[in-house]
Amino acid sequence: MLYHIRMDVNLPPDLDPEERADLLSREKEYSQELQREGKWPHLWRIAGEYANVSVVDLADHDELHSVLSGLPLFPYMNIEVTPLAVHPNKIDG
Ligand SMILES: O=C(O)CC1=CCC(=O)O1
Repeated sequence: MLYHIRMDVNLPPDLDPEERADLLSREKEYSQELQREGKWPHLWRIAGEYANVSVVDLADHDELHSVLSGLPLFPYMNIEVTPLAVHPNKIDG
């Protein structure tokens, strides 16, 4: 199943710099592993914002929740999920 996701990151300005660096490093490792597995085919920065739009390809809502709640930045993000269905006018290929 495909899901369109918007993630807005809201890190506290007074977050300890070492903790911030560790969080960002773990976020990168976590998302890049999912990208290598083909589960996170699109990850785009929204220009001018500390936010991204993504498309993930996961088995079901339970895997989606597991992936999102496992993000190291999960406690610091607002996340909006839009499930995607096939458009009837889409040509194959
Ligand atoms: O948009 C961000 O910086 C947060 C994020 C989600 C996955 C990732 O690698 O970074």
